[in-house]
Order: sequence, then C-alpha cells, then structure tokens
Amino acid sequence: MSATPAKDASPGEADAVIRVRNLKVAFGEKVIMDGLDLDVMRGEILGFVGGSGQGKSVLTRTILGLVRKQRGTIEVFGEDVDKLDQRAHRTLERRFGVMFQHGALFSALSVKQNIQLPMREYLKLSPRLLDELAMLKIEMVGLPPDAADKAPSELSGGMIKRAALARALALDPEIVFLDEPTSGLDPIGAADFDELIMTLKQTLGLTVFMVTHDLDSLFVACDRIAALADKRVIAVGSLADMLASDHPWLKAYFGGERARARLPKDNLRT
Ligand SMILES: Nc1ncnc2c1ncn2[C@@H]1O[C@H](COP(=O)(O)OP(=O)(O)OP(=O)(O)O)[C@@H](O)[C@H]1O
Repeated sequence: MSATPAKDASPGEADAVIRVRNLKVAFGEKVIMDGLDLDVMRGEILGFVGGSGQGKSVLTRTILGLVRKQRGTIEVFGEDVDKLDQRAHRTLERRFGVMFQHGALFSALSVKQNIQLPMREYLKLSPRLLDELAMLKIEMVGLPPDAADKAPSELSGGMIKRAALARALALDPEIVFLDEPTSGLDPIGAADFDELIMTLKQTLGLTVFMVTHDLDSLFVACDRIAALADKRVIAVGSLADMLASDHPWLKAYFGGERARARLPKDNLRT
C-alpha cells in the first residue's frame, strides 16, 4: 500500500490541527492583529506569549468563533471554519475544550454540576451516567471525590483551576485552550498544574493551546512557543529559537533577569 502524503501538504502542514493565515481582527478603528499566521500541531503543548493587551485572548476567542475576523482563514482539523454549516460548527465545538482565565465556574453550581453543563448541552445522558462521567473527570484532574458537591467558593485557587480543567475536558475534546492556567497559583501549585497538563497530553493525546505569562510553564511544559507582537506572530519554535531572536520584545522577555534565572545555562547567550 502506498503512503503518499496528501497533495500539496508538507509534512508539517499535514499535522496542523489549527491553521491560521493572514488573520486580521479589529474592534472599530482599533486593529488588534493583522497578517497573523499560526499553526498548532497535533499533540503539542503550544505556549502562546505576548505583552499584556496584545491580543492573546482575542486570538483564542477568534479561533473559537466568539470574535469576528475582518480577514484571513482559520482551518481546524483541515476544515475552513467559514465553510462549515451550523451542524458542522456544533460538531467542531465538541472537539474543543476551553478553560478561561480565572476558571469562570458558575458560582451557584457545584463542581459536579459545572462539569456536567457541557455534557447536558451536547449529549443526551441519563442522570446516573452524567454523575459517573463527572466523577471520572474529577479523578482525572486530581481532585478528591468530595470536591464534587462543593461550591467553587469552597475550593482553593488550585482546586478551582482543576475543576475548570475538568469542565474543559467534559466532552473528551481533542484540543484544549487554556488561558493563563497557572496565574494566581503559588510555584508548587503551578508546577503541579503543569505536570497535570503534561500527563493529560501524554495519556489522552491532547493538543494544548496555552496562553501564559508563566516562564516555568514555558520552559517545562511547552513543546513550542509562539510569540505575539506587532499584531502578528513574530516567532515560533523552541525556547532556543526564542532566545536566538533579535526582536526587541523577545529579547526583553527572555533576556530579563527573571527568565535568565530559570534558563538552563547552555541556553543563555552571552
Ligand atoms: N470586545 C472587545 N471590544 C473592544 N476591544 C476589545 C474587546 N476585546 C478585547 N479588546 C481589546 O483588544 C486588546 C487585546 O486584548 P486581549 O485580552 O486579547 O489581550 P491579552 O494579550 O490577552 O492581554 P493580557 O495578557 O493582559 O490578558 C486589548 O486592547 C483589549 O482592550
């Protein structure tokens, strides 16, 4: 049997589960991104960095279809999202899991009910199965079983993040979007969370798009890093690629004292 790759797909492009080309997004006169290209590869943890207010969350929301773009194409799993009908869109939504900044759990619902929300929206399951699945997700993210019936206000910051992650995993997504998942956690909690993401990537084969300011997460958990500045992705690649860049923002970000303190010595440029 021949294993000829698909026509006009280079090996790299064939593995891109998200492919953004020439994207422009603006709010009125204010242009947030213009000419932005980005590939997210199957099975990777991509760390997405950029200065505050540069448009990291807007890009996430645009890929998710929550913000309108002015120009450009977004392909997910090889399909142009503009060409999908409503039904195909809904099918696509189920393949995404999203963890918004600060968790965004519903305060009036228990952890279990929060996790069950997407299941109720997309699946027709018996109450018993809903409970079993929610308990499975709770275990998967390392929460104790008794967290299920607690309100978000009864949880620690780290537990809230885990509960939000459990909700993002509710529909067994293939791609998970995480918006600053370790913000507000102490270094041990943040390291534990990174460990959890890496384990889930390995065991579930997840692709992870992670907006982060956390240098430790970038160094430890991310397979590749993409950097946003000047309204587009200015660099994408390994940590070494970031360090080799002459772009002023990257030099300031990765060359600063905080970054240098974390970097393995052989990555440092003199
Ligand atoms: N709905 C909106 N209407 C108008 N402007 C918006 C809207 N959403 C975001 N913006 C603007 O877009 C810019 C990018 O915002 P975004 O939240 O994506 O930044 P960010 O890179 O995620 O920042 P941070 O790291 O601080 O979270 C900001 O100037 C913000 O004010």
